[in-house]
Amino acid sequence: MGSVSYSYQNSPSHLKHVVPLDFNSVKTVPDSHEWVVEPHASGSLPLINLSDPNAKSLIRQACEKLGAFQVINHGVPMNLLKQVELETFRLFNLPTHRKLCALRSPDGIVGYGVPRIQCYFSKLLWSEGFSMMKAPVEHAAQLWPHQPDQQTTFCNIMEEGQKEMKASTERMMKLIVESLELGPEDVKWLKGETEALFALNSYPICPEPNKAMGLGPHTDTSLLTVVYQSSCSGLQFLGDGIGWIPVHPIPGTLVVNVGDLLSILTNGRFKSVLHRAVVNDTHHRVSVAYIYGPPSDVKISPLTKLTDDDHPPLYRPVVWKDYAYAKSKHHNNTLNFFKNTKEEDP
Ligand SMILES: C=C1C[C@]23C[C@H]1CC[C@H]2[C@@]12CCC[C@@](C)(C(=O)O1)[C@H]2[C@@H]3C(=O)O
Ligand SMILES: O=C(O)CCC(=O)C(=O)O
Ligand SMILES: [Fe+2]
Repeated sequence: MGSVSYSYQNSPSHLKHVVPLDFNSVKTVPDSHEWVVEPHASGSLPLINLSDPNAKSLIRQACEKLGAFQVINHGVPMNLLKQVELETFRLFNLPTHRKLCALRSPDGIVGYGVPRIQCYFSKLLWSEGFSMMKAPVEHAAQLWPHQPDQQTTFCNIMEEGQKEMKASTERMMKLIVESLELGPEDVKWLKGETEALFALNSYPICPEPNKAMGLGPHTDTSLLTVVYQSSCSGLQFLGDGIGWIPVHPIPGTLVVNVGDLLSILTNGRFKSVLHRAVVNDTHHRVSVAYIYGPPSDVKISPLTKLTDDDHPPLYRPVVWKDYAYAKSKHHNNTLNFFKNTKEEDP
Protein backbone atom coordinates (compact mmCIF):
# COMPACT_ATOMS: atom_id res chain seq x y z
CA MET A 1 0.00 0.00 0.00
CA GLY A 2 2.64 2.47 -1.07
CA SER A 3 0.60 5.09 -2.90
CA VAL A 4 -0.25 8.44 -1.36
CA SER A 5 -3.77 9.87 -1.66
CA TYR A 6 -5.97 6.81 -2.04
CA SER A 7 -9.51 8.01 -2.57
CA TYR A 8 -12.54 5.79 -2.63
CA GLN A 9 -13.27 6.64 -6.28
CA ASN A 10 -10.02 5.02 -7.36
CA SER A 11 -10.40 1.89 -5.31
CA PRO A 12 -11.33 -1.43 -6.85
CA SER A 13 -15.07 -2.11 -6.56
CA HIS A 14 -14.64 -5.00 -4.12
CA LEU A 15 -13.07 -2.54 -1.68
CA LYS A 16 -15.95 -0.06 -1.79
CA HIS A 17 -17.40 -1.56 1.36
CA VAL A 18 -14.06 -1.41 3.16
CA VAL A 19 -12.16 1.72 2.02
CA PRO A 20 -13.76 5.04 3.09
CA LEU A 21 -13.99 8.10 0.87
CA ASP A 22 -11.08 10.53 1.25
CA PHE A 23 -13.45 13.05 2.89
CA ASN A 24 -11.02 15.98 2.91
CA SER A 25 -10.75 15.96 -0.86
CA VAL A 26 -14.43 16.66 -1.61
CA LYS A 27 -16.29 19.99 -1.52
CA THR A 28 -19.78 18.60 -2.11
CA VAL A 29 -21.49 15.32 -1.25
CA PRO A 30 -21.01 12.93 -4.19
CA ASP A 31 -24.03 11.05 -5.52
CA SER A 32 -22.66 7.81 -4.06
CA HIS A 33 -23.01 9.34 -0.55
CA GLU A 34 -26.26 11.27 -1.00
CA TRP A 35 -29.00 10.45 1.54
CA VAL A 36 -32.41 11.91 2.31
CA VAL A 37 -32.05 12.70 6.01
CA GLU A 38 -35.32 12.80 7.97
CA PRO A 39 -35.25 15.74 10.38
CA HIS A 40 -34.96 15.00 14.09
CA ALA A 41 -37.70 15.49 16.69
CA SER A 42 -37.50 17.06 20.11
CA GLY A 43 -37.17 15.01 23.25
CA SER A 44 -34.40 13.69 25.40
CA LEU A 45 -32.97 10.49 26.80
CA PRO A 46 -33.58 9.56 30.45
CA LEU A 47 -30.53 10.48 32.55
CA ILE A 48 -29.81 7.92 35.27
CA ASN A 49 -27.43 8.27 38.20
CA LEU A 50 -25.99 4.79 38.82
CA SER A 51 -25.59 5.66 42.52
CA ASP A 52 -29.30 6.46 42.85
CA PRO A 53 -31.07 3.83 45.00
CA ASN A 54 -33.78 3.73 42.29
CA ALA A 55 -31.28 3.15 39.46
CA LYS A 56 -32.47 -0.44 38.92
CA SER A 57 -36.09 0.38 38.24
CA LEU A 58 -35.19 3.50 36.23
CA ILE A 59 -32.96 1.39 33.97
CA ARG A 60 -35.71 -1.22 33.56
CA GLN A 61 -38.26 1.43 32.60
CA ALA A 62 -35.84 3.03 30.11
CA CYS A 63 -35.03 -0.34 28.52
CA GLU A 64 -38.71 -1.25 28.22
CA LYS A 65 -39.86 2.08 26.86
CA LEU A 66 -37.14 3.39 24.51
CA GLY A 67 -34.23 0.95 24.80
CA ALA A 68 -31.66 3.64 25.63
CA PHE A 69 -30.59 5.97 28.45
CA GLN A 70 -27.67 8.12 29.63
CA VAL A 71 -25.70 7.42 32.81
CA ILE A 72 -23.64 9.42 35.27
CA ASN A 73 -21.63 8.02 38.16
CA HIS A 74 -20.79 5.12 35.86
CA GLY A 75 -17.32 4.69 37.34
CA VAL A 76 -15.26 5.25 34.18
CA PRO A 77 -12.81 8.07 35.03
CA MET A 78 -13.46 11.25 33.05
CA ASN A 79 -9.75 11.74 32.55
CA LEU A 80 -9.44 8.32 30.89
CA LEU A 81 -12.38 9.04 28.56
CA LYS A 82 -10.64 12.29 27.50
CA GLN A 83 -7.43 10.36 26.79
CA VAL A 84 -9.30 7.74 24.75
CA GLU A 85 -10.88 10.58 22.77
CA LEU A 86 -7.49 12.25 22.18
CA GLU A 87 -5.97 8.99 20.90
CA THR A 88 -9.03 8.48 18.69
CA PHE A 89 -8.42 11.90 17.09
CA ARG A 90 -4.71 11.05 16.72
CA LEU A 91 -5.64 7.93 14.77
CA PHE A 92 -8.25 9.46 12.47
CA ASN A 93 -6.15 12.58 11.82
CA LEU A 94 -3.43 10.41 10.27
CA PRO A 95 -3.10 10.69 6.48
CA THR A 96 -5.36 8.35 4.53
CA HIS A 97 -2.52 6.21 3.16
CA ARG A 98 -1.31 5.58 6.71
CA LYS A 99 -4.74 4.54 8.00
CA LEU A 100 -5.06 2.18 5.03
CA CYS A 101 -1.99 0.30 6.32
CA ALA A 102 -4.26 -0.95 9.13
CA LEU A 103 -7.15 -1.82 6.80
CA ARG A 104 -9.59 -4.45 8.03
CA SER A 105 -9.81 -7.54 5.85
CA PRO A 106 -13.10 -7.68 3.86
CA ASP A 107 -14.54 -10.43 6.10
CA GLY A 108 -12.78 -9.32 9.30
CA ILE A 109 -13.96 -7.35 12.33
CA VAL A 110 -10.87 -5.51 13.62
CA GLY A 111 -8.90 -2.74 11.92
CA TYR A 112 -9.64 0.41 9.92
CA GLY A 113 -12.43 0.81 7.36
CA VAL A 114 -15.99 1.83 6.60
CA PRO A 115 -18.50 0.67 9.25
CA ARG A 116 -19.45 -2.98 8.89
CA ILE A 117 -23.12 -2.00 8.60
CA GLN A 118 -22.33 -0.28 5.28
CA CYS A 119 -23.54 -3.46 3.56
CA TYR A 120 -27.13 -2.74 4.74
CA PHE A 121 -27.35 0.44 2.69
CA SER A 122 -27.23 1.29 -1.02
CA LYS A 123 -25.81 4.76 -0.28
CA LEU A 124 -22.37 5.11 1.26
CA LEU A 125 -21.84 6.48 4.78
CA TRP A 126 -20.02 9.66 5.84
CA SER A 127 -17.81 7.93 8.38
CA GLU A 128 -14.82 5.73 9.02
CA GLY A 129 -14.11 3.37 11.87
CA PHE A 130 -11.44 1.43 13.68
CA SER A 131 -12.31 -1.60 15.81
CA MET A 132 -10.27 -3.70 18.18
CA MET A 133 -10.52 -6.50 20.72
CA LYS A 134 -8.08 -5.95 23.63
CA ALA A 135 -4.79 -4.19 22.71
CA PRO A 136 -4.39 -3.48 18.95
CA VAL A 137 -0.62 -4.07 18.98
CA GLU A 138 -0.13 -5.01 15.32
CA HIS A 139 -2.38 -2.29 13.97
CA ALA A 140 -0.66 0.33 16.15
CA ALA A 141 2.70 -0.70 14.61
CA GLN A 142 1.19 -0.23 11.13
CA LEU A 143 -0.31 3.16 12.03
CA TRP A 144 2.80 4.64 13.70
CA PRO A 145 5.73 2.58 12.31
CA HIS A 146 8.32 5.18 13.34
CA GLN A 147 6.85 6.09 16.75
CA PRO A 148 7.17 3.19 19.20
CA ASP A 149 6.17 5.47 22.12
CA GLN A 150 2.96 6.43 20.37
CA GLN A 151 2.21 2.73 19.71
CA THR A 152 2.60 2.00 23.41
CA THR A 153 0.52 5.01 24.50
CA PHE A 154 -2.27 4.14 22.07
CA CYS A 155 -2.40 0.48 23.15
CA ASN A 156 -2.21 1.26 26.88
CA ILE A 157 -4.99 3.83 26.77
CA MET A 158 -7.23 1.65 24.61
CA GLU A 159 -6.65 -1.32 26.91
CA GLU A 160 -7.37 0.72 30.02
CA GLY A 161 -10.46 2.20 28.35
CA GLN A 162 -11.83 -1.28 27.60
CA LYS A 163 -11.08 -2.48 31.14
CA GLU A 164 -13.02 0.39 32.72
CA MET A 165 -15.88 0.22 30.21
CA LYS A 166 -16.13 -3.52 30.90
CA ALA A 167 -16.39 -2.99 34.66
CA SER A 168 -19.06 -0.33 34.21
CA THR A 169 -21.03 -2.39 31.68
CA GLU A 170 -20.96 -5.44 33.96
CA ARG A 171 -22.29 -3.31 36.80
CA MET A 172 -25.17 -2.20 34.59
CA MET A 173 -25.86 -5.78 33.43
CA LYS A 174 -26.09 -6.83 37.09
CA LEU A 175 -28.62 -4.04 37.76
CA ILE A 176 -30.58 -5.12 34.69
CA VAL A 177 -30.71 -8.75 35.87
CA GLU A 178 -31.84 -7.68 39.36
CA SER A 179 -34.38 -5.26 37.90
CA LEU A 180 -36.10 -8.28 36.32
CA GLU A 181 -36.20 -10.00 39.73
CA LEU A 182 -33.60 -12.50 38.60
CA GLY A 183 -30.30 -13.47 40.20
CA PRO A 184 -26.78 -14.55 39.13
CA GLU A 185 -27.98 -18.20 38.97
CA ASP A 186 -30.24 -17.31 36.02
CA VAL A 187 -27.35 -15.95 33.95
CA LYS A 188 -24.35 -18.02 35.12
CA TRP A 189 -22.53 -17.35 31.83
CA LEU A 190 -22.27 -13.64 32.68
CA LYS A 191 -19.42 -14.58 35.01
CA GLY A 192 -17.49 -16.20 32.12
CA GLU A 193 -15.34 -14.71 29.37
CA THR A 194 -17.80 -12.24 27.86
CA GLU A 195 -16.76 -10.90 24.47
CA ALA A 196 -16.55 -7.27 23.50
CA LEU A 197 -15.56 -5.12 20.60
CA PHE A 198 -14.17 -1.61 21.07
CA ALA A 199 -15.19 0.53 18.11
CA LEU A 200 -13.86 4.04 17.41
CA ASN A 201 -16.09 5.98 15.02
CA SER A 202 -15.11 9.10 13.07
CA TYR A 203 -17.47 11.48 11.28
CA PRO A 204 -15.47 14.02 9.25
CA ILE A 205 -16.82 17.54 8.72
CA CYS A 206 -19.37 17.40 5.91
CA PRO A 207 -19.92 20.32 3.49
CA GLU A 208 -23.62 19.41 3.11
CA PRO A 209 -24.71 17.67 6.32
CA ASN A 210 -28.39 17.48 5.32
CA LYS A 211 -27.44 15.28 2.38
CA ALA A 212 -25.19 12.76 4.15
CA MET A 213 -25.46 10.11 6.86
CA GLY A 214 -22.73 9.20 9.36
CA LEU A 215 -24.19 5.87 10.42
CA GLY A 216 -27.52 4.82 8.91
CA PRO A 217 -30.45 3.56 11.03
CA HIS A 218 -29.50 0.28 12.72
CA THR A 219 -29.84 -1.73 15.89
CA ASP A 220 -26.75 -3.23 17.51
CA THR A 221 -26.21 -7.00 17.66
CA SER A 222 -24.82 -6.75 21.21
CA LEU A 223 -26.40 -7.31 24.62
CA LEU A 224 -25.55 -3.71 25.57
CA THR A 225 -23.62 -0.97 23.77
CA VAL A 226 -22.06 1.83 25.82
CA VAL A 227 -21.05 4.96 23.90
CA TYR A 228 -18.88 7.93 24.81
CA GLN A 229 -19.70 10.81 22.46
CA SER A 230 -17.82 13.66 24.09
CA SER A 231 -19.13 17.16 23.40
CA CYS A 232 -20.51 16.91 19.89
CA SER A 233 -24.07 15.75 19.18
CA GLY A 234 -24.99 13.45 16.30
CA LEU A 235 -26.37 10.30 17.89
CA GLN A 236 -30.17 9.94 17.64
CA PHE A 237 -32.61 7.23 18.79
CA LEU A 238 -35.94 6.46 17.14
CA GLY A 239 -38.74 6.81 19.72
CA ASP A 240 -42.12 5.17 19.02
CA GLY A 241 -44.50 7.88 17.80
CA ILE A 242 -41.86 10.53 18.55
CA GLY A 243 -39.24 10.40 15.80
CA TRP A 244 -35.47 10.78 16.00
CA ILE A 245 -34.53 11.88 19.51
CA PRO A 246 -31.14 13.64 19.58
CA VAL A 247 -28.76 12.94 22.46
CA HIS A 248 -27.38 16.28 23.60
CA PRO A 249 -24.01 15.54 25.16
CA ILE A 250 -23.69 16.16 28.89
CA PRO A 251 -20.01 16.15 29.89
CA GLY A 252 -18.95 12.92 31.58
CA THR A 253 -22.06 10.90 30.69
CA LEU A 254 -22.16 7.63 28.79
CA VAL A 255 -24.99 6.62 26.46
CA VAL A 256 -26.28 3.06 26.82
CA ASN A 257 -28.51 1.15 24.43
CA VAL A 258 -30.10 -2.29 24.37
CA GLY A 259 -28.84 -4.56 21.58
CA ASP A 260 -30.64 -7.39 19.75
CA LEU A 261 -29.26 -10.14 22.01
CA LEU A 262 -30.60 -8.46 25.17
CA SER A 263 -33.96 -8.14 23.48
CA ILE A 264 -33.88 -11.91 22.82
CA LEU A 265 -32.72 -12.65 26.40
CA THR A 266 -35.60 -10.63 27.89
CA ASN A 267 -38.10 -12.25 25.49
CA GLY A 268 -38.76 -8.91 23.83
CA ARG A 269 -39.40 -6.97 27.05
CA PHE A 270 -36.41 -4.74 26.38
CA LYS A 271 -36.36 -2.86 23.09
CA SER A 272 -33.42 -3.09 20.74
CA VAL A 273 -33.71 0.48 19.57
CA LEU A 274 -33.01 1.87 16.10
CA HIS A 275 -30.43 4.65 16.11
CA ARG A 276 -28.35 6.67 13.66
CA ALA A 277 -25.50 9.18 13.68
CA VAL A 278 -25.86 12.39 11.66
CA VAL A 279 -23.00 14.65 10.56
CA ASN A 280 -22.35 18.40 10.74
CA ASP A 281 -20.41 21.10 8.85
CA THR A 282 -18.40 22.52 11.75
CA HIS A 283 -16.91 19.74 13.86
CA HIS A 284 -15.07 16.50 13.19
CA ARG A 285 -17.04 14.21 15.54
CA VAL A 286 -15.70 11.03 17.08
CA SER A 287 -17.40 8.47 19.32
CA VAL A 288 -16.25 5.39 21.14
CA ALA A 289 -18.49 2.32 21.50
CA TYR A 290 -18.01 -0.60 23.87
CA ILE A 291 -20.02 -3.37 22.21
CA TYR A 292 -20.66 -5.97 24.89
CA GLY A 293 -21.84 -9.50 24.17
CA PRO A 294 -21.95 -12.99 25.71
CA PRO A 295 -19.05 -15.49 25.78
CA SER A 296 -18.55 -16.88 22.27
CA ASP A 297 -19.97 -20.35 23.00
CA VAL A 298 -23.10 -19.21 24.88
CA LYS A 299 -26.44 -19.58 23.12
CA ILE A 300 -28.73 -16.68 23.96
CA SER A 301 -32.43 -17.49 24.31
CA PRO A 302 -35.31 -16.01 26.32
CA LEU A 303 -34.70 -16.49 30.08
CA THR A 304 -36.94 -19.30 31.36
CA LYS A 305 -38.19 -17.25 34.30
CA LEU A 306 -39.46 -14.57 31.92
CA THR A 307 -41.58 -17.08 29.98
CA ASP A 308 -44.73 -19.03 30.86
CA ASP A 309 -47.83 -20.38 29.09
CA ASP A 310 -49.05 -16.87 28.44
CA HIS A 311 -45.60 -15.62 27.41
CA PRO A 312 -44.02 -18.40 25.34
CA PRO A 313 -40.39 -17.91 24.24
CA LEU A 314 -40.45 -15.64 21.19
CA TYR A 315 -36.95 -16.44 19.89
CA ARG A 316 -34.75 -19.41 19.02
CA PRO A 317 -31.37 -19.83 20.80
CA VAL A 318 -28.40 -18.31 18.97
CA VAL A 319 -24.69 -17.57 19.59
CA TRP A 320 -23.39 -14.02 18.94
CA LYS A 321 -21.31 -15.00 15.90
CA ASP A 322 -24.21 -16.70 14.12
CA TYR A 323 -26.48 -13.79 14.95
CA ALA A 324 -23.95 -11.28 13.53
CA TYR A 325 -23.58 -13.42 10.39
CA ALA A 326 -27.36 -13.60 9.91
CA LYS A 327 -27.50 -9.83 10.38
CA SER A 328 -25.21 -9.26 7.42
CA LYS A 329 -27.89 -11.02 5.34
CA HIS A 330 -31.14 -9.90 6.99
CA HIS A 331 -30.14 -6.46 8.31
CA ASN A 332 -32.72 -4.81 10.53
CA ASN A 333 -35.07 -7.78 10.02
CA THR A 334 -32.78 -10.25 11.81
CA LEU A 335 -34.74 -10.33 15.08
CA ASN A 336 -37.80 -11.47 13.10
CA PHE A 337 -35.70 -14.09 11.38
CA PHE A 338 -34.97 -15.68 14.80
CA LYS A 339 -38.63 -15.59 15.90
CA ASN A 340 -40.19 -18.92 16.83
CA THR A 341 -42.81 -19.93 14.33
CA LYS A 342 -46.04 -20.65 16.18
CA GLU A 343 -46.84 -24.36 16.03
CA GLU A 344 -50.15 -25.20 14.40
CA ASP A 345 -52.76 -26.90 16.58
CA PRO A 346 -53.24 -30.52 15.48
C1 LIG B 1 -20.11 -8.21 16.28
C2 LIG B 1 -20.49 -7.21 15.52
C3 LIG B 1 -21.12 -5.92 16.00
C4 LIG B 1 -21.03 -5.02 14.77
C5 LIG B 1 -21.26 -6.01 13.65
C6 LIG B 1 -20.31 -7.15 14.03
C7 LIG B 1 -18.86 -6.70 13.72
C8 LIG B 1 -18.67 -5.15 13.76
C9 LIG B 1 -19.60 -4.40 14.75
C10 LIG B 1 -19.78 -2.93 14.43
C11 LIG B 1 -18.73 -1.97 15.03
C12 LIG B 1 -19.05 -0.50 14.65
C13 LIG B 1 -20.53 -0.15 14.74
C14 LIG B 1 -21.40 -1.29 14.15
C15 LIG B 1 -22.85 -0.84 14.14
C16 LIG B 1 -20.80 -1.71 12.81
O1 LIG B 1 -21.05 -1.25 11.74
O2 LIG B 1 -19.88 -2.71 13.02
C17 LIG B 1 -21.16 -2.56 14.95
C18 LIG B 1 -21.99 -3.84 14.65
C19 LIG B 1 -23.25 -4.07 15.46
O3 LIG B 1 -23.34 -3.73 16.65
O4 LIG B 1 -24.19 -4.64 14.90
O1 LIG C 1 -21.40 7.61 16.86
C1 LIG C 1 -22.31 7.32 17.63
O2 LIG C 1 -22.64 8.09 18.53
C2 LIG C 1 -23.06 6.01 17.49
C3 LIG C 1 -22.20 4.81 17.24
C4 LIG C 1 -23.01 3.55 17.05
O3 LIG C 1 -24.20 3.54 16.93
C5 LIG C 1 -22.29 2.25 17.04
O4 LIG C 1 -21.05 2.25 17.15
O5 LIG C 1 -22.97 1.22 16.94
FE1 LIG D 1 -24.98 1.41 17.03
